Amino acid sequence: MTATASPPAPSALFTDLYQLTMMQGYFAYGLHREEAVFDLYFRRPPFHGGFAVWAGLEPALDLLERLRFTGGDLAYLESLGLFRPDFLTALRGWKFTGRVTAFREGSVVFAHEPLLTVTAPLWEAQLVETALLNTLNFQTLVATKAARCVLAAEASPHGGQIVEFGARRAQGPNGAVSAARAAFVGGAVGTSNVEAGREFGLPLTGTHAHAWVESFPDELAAFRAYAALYPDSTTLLLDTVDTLRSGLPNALTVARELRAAGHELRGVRLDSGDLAYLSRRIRAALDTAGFPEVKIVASNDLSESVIASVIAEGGRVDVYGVGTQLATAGGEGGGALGGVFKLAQLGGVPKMKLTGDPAKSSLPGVKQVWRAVGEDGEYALDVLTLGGAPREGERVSDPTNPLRFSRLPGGLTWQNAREVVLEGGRRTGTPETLQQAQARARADLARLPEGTRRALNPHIYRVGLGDDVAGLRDRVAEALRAHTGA
Ligand SMILES: Nc1ncnc2c1ncn2[C@@H]1O[C@H](COP(=O)(O)OP(=O)(O)OP(=O)(O)O)[C@@H](O)[C@H]1O
Ligand SMILES: O=P(O)(O)OC[C@H]1O[C@H](OP(=O)(O)OP(=O)(O)O)[C@H](O)[C@@H]1O
Ligand SMILES: O=C(O)c1cccnc1
Repeated sequence: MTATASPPAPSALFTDLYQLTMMQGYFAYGLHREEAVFDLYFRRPPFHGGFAVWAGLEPALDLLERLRFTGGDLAYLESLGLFRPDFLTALRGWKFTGRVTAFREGSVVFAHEPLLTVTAPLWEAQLVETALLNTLNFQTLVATKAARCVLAAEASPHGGQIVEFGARRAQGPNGAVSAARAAFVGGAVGTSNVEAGREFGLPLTGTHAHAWVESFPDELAAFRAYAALYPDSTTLLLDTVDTLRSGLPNALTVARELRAAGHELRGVRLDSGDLAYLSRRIRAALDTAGFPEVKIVASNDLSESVIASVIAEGGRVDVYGVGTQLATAGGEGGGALGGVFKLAQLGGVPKMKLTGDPAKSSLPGVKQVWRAVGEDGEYALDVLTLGGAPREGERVSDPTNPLRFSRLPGGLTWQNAREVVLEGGRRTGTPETLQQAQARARADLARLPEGTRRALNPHIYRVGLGDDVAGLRDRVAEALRAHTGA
């Protein structure tokens, strides 16, 4: 089945109260139709990693296309006693009419580059900040975690796949469904979450639990009963009694019985103990018994580092079922992605937030993101400009430290990294499928310098400011300081 890309649109009230109070203010002071440009970006990749996998774009576009205030929404806002009748009346026909320029879903992206730019009347852009950040921060975070697990699994000489098992531990039902979607973008091949399967056409996958074994007189009876129901898709959980002494011999018995009846056991699952040691022992036993095609699935608090450790010890796991750590994007540097949405221009005038911390100041102006491809086809660096592609010899500076700069070498091909994906409030093309997004993530990850993909202390991929962006930032900052005397 082709995976579809979007869930049902959330309500226009899925926003922070201050967006609505500001909207009313823009309306009252006649600013609401001023053309605003907002950039969405993050300042640090998650998990102390070197990259992020951009996910959630199609649901975000869906939201922008479909967002309306219903009669019920307006009645609730009226009941708050904060909003004037003329403003509420104006919201009646409100819709998003702007433009969105963004990386395509699944792209590998980096800190400080605008991932998505909204150009729209000020009150429209302001309202959608919360929902856009919610959707894109979370899905990008989980897609990145999935990609880290996939990279770890694929480091095995025998290969390895990731499936998502996290619904029981995710942050609420919506979190679980979005996480399953994002995990697929990041490279997971399936999910156990049936609702996500229905909503997005994701491939469903699953084994059975310990309760199944405990519900029969003995383990062999339980294995036989499951295999009789699902003769072509049975994966048996081996550790309810004892993985090597009971689960393995019983699974071999059932594998032989299935084969005699014209079927094949699909797999076995390990859910405790040393997964490297057990998977090696079980692989050897299955191979010796004539079942080299039976897959070994492993689960139990897996993460990219556990997967790497299992592989480093010669483990023979074919499929890793990753639950809690994937759906909650856990681990060091995980938990949340700190993407922000900052005003870059209003009514044609560049805007910026200065603040005391240079790493937190925003970049004014309407920027383009250019990605350099080296002669070997690898991505080399990304550069922000106010227009065309960067030039050989041009000075590019570190976005957080103007004292760090370099000159662009030759031999690079420049790609405009983003596209206009929404114009006049409507998508510019048909929504992409999740398979397209997943394929893009895979292809992009393959083009990253190897050190940037590393899970631990990665090489930092360079994002630089072209001379024009740095110059504009310095001029706007200077004007702000002069104005305030700071
Ligand atoms: N070879 C390995 N290298 C690194 N970590 C591993 C390895 N094998 C298993 N682990 C991880 O070690 C952790 C604890 O495993 P342990 O064997 O103690 O679990 P357990 O005894 O089965 O616990 P429980 O049954 O409560 O889940 C799990 O997170 C598991 O994924
Ligand atoms: O990555 P995880 O979060 O471990 O997700 C998957 C786990 O979920 C199930 O067990 P569950 O955790 O419900 O019970 P268990 O700890 O007794 O195995 C399953 O057997 C896995 O161990
Ligand atoms: O199908 C499974 O094996 C499964 C599903 C969810 C959580 N743990 C395991």
